[in-house]
This record gives sequence, structure tokens and C-alpha cells, in this order.
Amino acid sequence: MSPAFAALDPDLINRILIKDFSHFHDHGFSVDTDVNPLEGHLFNMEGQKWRALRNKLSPTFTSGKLKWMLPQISECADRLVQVLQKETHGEDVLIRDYLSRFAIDVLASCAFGVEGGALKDPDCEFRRMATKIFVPSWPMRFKAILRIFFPNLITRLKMVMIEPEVNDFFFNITRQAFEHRLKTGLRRNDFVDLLLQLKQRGWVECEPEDEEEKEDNDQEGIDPDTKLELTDGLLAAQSFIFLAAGWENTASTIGFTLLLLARNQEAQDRARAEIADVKKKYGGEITYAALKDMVYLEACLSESLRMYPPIFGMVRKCNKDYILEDGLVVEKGTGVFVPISSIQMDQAYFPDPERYMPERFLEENGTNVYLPFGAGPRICIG
Ligand code: HEM
Repeated sequence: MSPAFAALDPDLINRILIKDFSHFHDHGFSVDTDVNPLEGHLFNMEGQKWRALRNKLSPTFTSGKLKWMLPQISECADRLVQVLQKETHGEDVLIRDYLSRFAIDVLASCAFGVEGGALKDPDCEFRRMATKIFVPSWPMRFKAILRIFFPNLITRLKMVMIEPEVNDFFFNITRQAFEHRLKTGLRRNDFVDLLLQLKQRGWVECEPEDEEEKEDNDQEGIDPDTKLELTDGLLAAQSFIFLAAGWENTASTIGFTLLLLARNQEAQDRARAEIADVKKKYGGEITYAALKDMVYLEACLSESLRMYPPIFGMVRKCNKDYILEDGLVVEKGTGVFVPISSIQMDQAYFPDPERYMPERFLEENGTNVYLPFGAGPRICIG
């Protein structure tokens, strides 16, 4: 077993994630993409390869591209409302399940270009396969635990880490989507279109409005010119992480926000009034600009992410000895942990931390202790 180091001081966290990132650029999960091609995604990639892939993928996650995908997201939201109206009959329901079905339909549509169908049929094939990523079989769970304690064993023994059925399902729908679009010329304004652009040209076009969002990730020790072969396997792995990283995080964020608003009538009334006002201003339509105008609703989501961050902590592997201010050395190979939820619930940084106060986020406070999406070059890309 290897030693680990937990960073609790905000300045130190800031140095690890941003200023001295070149010592901590990897998450530290060993993967063998020949055996597990779907594991070759951005989250698992390390060093030069990660840098090269992040440079290629970051233009696919600008607000301009999100605007593109809004019609697909709105369509799923309308379906969610219809299903709730049809199935609930004014009675209590487990909203978390509906949100999970909504999120999977959005991701199926945006990341794979297919209709997930989970809102219509909770047992649809897409949802069954996606569920197996989070609730794997017992042998897969055993291997996942083995990986935590003996990461190298998994790669040395060439163990399969994703159920073959799940691997084939997601690999095939991405390949079929590529083939279909190449044959028919169909464009859907989704992630598949962007991955196809990458496959064909090697880069994704940036709208002029997206220029200022371009990431500047030329970090010390990482060569931005590393060549990366954009195979179908590598591209399918990126749709796969879009699903794996986006599904539960999105459903849980909306779920907790609804719960907190249900418990805080004043905040709920203010959010409802804002939505009604903004809808009126935009002629009853929820456009991208209208969403940007819902500042209180955004503060409600931010406060919910403070209290219940879906990812409670971040991990890093120290890739180059690092000397702390008191002279202590964090040696190369040491695991580093940043506990997001404990910092965000610390009253030194957020007074009265148990209280739901969206107002905290109405003013730009430049805090470096609010980390639900991480920070620095490896911040959540979604
Ligand atoms: C409420 C929703 C979400 C939360 C709270 C969240 C949070 C996070 C966090 C904490 C990290 C780790 C950052 C680090 O290690 O420094 C991360 C990484 C990542 N997230 Fe998200 N995420 C969310 C939604 C999404 C969505 C919708 C996508 C879809 C594309 C996504 C894709 C990723 C990817 C690919 C990474 C790895 C980035 C890299 O290593 O360069 N996330 N996310």
C-alpha cells in the first residue's frame, strides 16, 4: 500500500490544483486501454496524453456548444413534465428516480445521439446498461476494490474492468452513430457531431464567442504538441465518460436542490417568482439567454452543490517530489486527497454552514474554498 496525503489548507489546495499543478497533474488510476478501451477517457488519462486530449476536447464544452444542445435538453425536460403529470396524479413520488431517467435521456441524446427512452420506459436497454457502470456485478466490484489497494496488479494481470456486455453496447452505439452520420450527412448539434469533427479534421471549430473560454493549459512539463491517435475506441471512451460523469452528478444536484427548496419556502418563492418573471421577459420561452438571467436559481443550485457536492473529494497523484512550506516532502507517487465536502461545510469559510442560503452566491466573492467542480487545469470539463 502507498502513503497518502490530505490537503486541508485552502492556500495549499490552491497550490496543488493550480499554481504547482505540474507536480500533481494526474488522478493516479492505472488503466490498460488495450484491455479496457472505454477506460481511455479524459478522467483517467495522465501526463502528456491527458494534456493533448484536454486540448482537443475543451472546445467541445464551451457555452456556444451548450447553446447548440439546448433544444435536445429542452425536449427531455418537456417529456419529464409530461411523464410527471401523467404518472403522479398529485400524489407523492420518488422524484430522484424521475430525475435519474431525465438525466440519462439528456445524456443519451447529447453524448450518443440516440433516444435513451428512460422517461418512457424505466427499464429500457440504455438505462439498464448505464446502471451496470455504477452497480456492477460482484466480480467487477471485487476487482474495483482490488484496484484501490493494488492498482498495478490490475494492469499487470490484464484484468477486464468493464463488463464486456456494457463495453460492447456503448462502443457499438458510438460506432453506429459515426457510420450513420458519415453515410447520411446527418447533423444533430450534439457531442457525436463534435467527435466526428475531431476524427475527420483533428480539431473542433470554435465560434468567435467561445474564444475567451479557450483553456490555457500549457503547463510546465507538459508538451502541448503530443500526438494523439483519435481512434474510434478513444472517441467512444469520451462519450462514455460524458455519461458516467454527467449522469448521477446531474440527477443528484437537481434532486438536492429540489429537496432544499421544499424545506426553505422563502427561497422557493423567490426562485419561482424569478422563473415567472424571466419567462415573461423572454415571451414564455426558456432560451439560453433566459437561463443566464435566472441568477437566483443559479445561486440555489450553487448553494446546493456547496452543501451536497456529488463528488465529495478529489484525488491526485504526486508525480514529482513536492516540498511544503514547513520543509516536509510529499514524495513522488504519494496519493493526495482534497476533501471538498468538509471544506465547503467548514464554518470558518461558510458561516452557519448547515443553513441553506443561496444569497451567499449572489455576489462574486472570489472564494477558493468552493470546489464542487474542482479548480485549475483539471477542473470538471462538463
Ligand atoms: C453537477 C454536475 C457535476 C459535478 C459536481 C462535477 C464534478 C467534477 C469534479 C469534482 C471533477 C474532478 C476535478 C479534479 O479532479 O480536479 C470532475 C471532472 C470531470 N468531469 Fe465533472 N462534474 C459534473 C458534471 C459533469 C458533466 C455533465 C460532464 C460531462 C461531460 C463531466 C465530465 C467530467 C470530466 C470528463 C472530468 C475529468 C476532467 C479531467 O480530468 O481533465 N462532469 N467533475
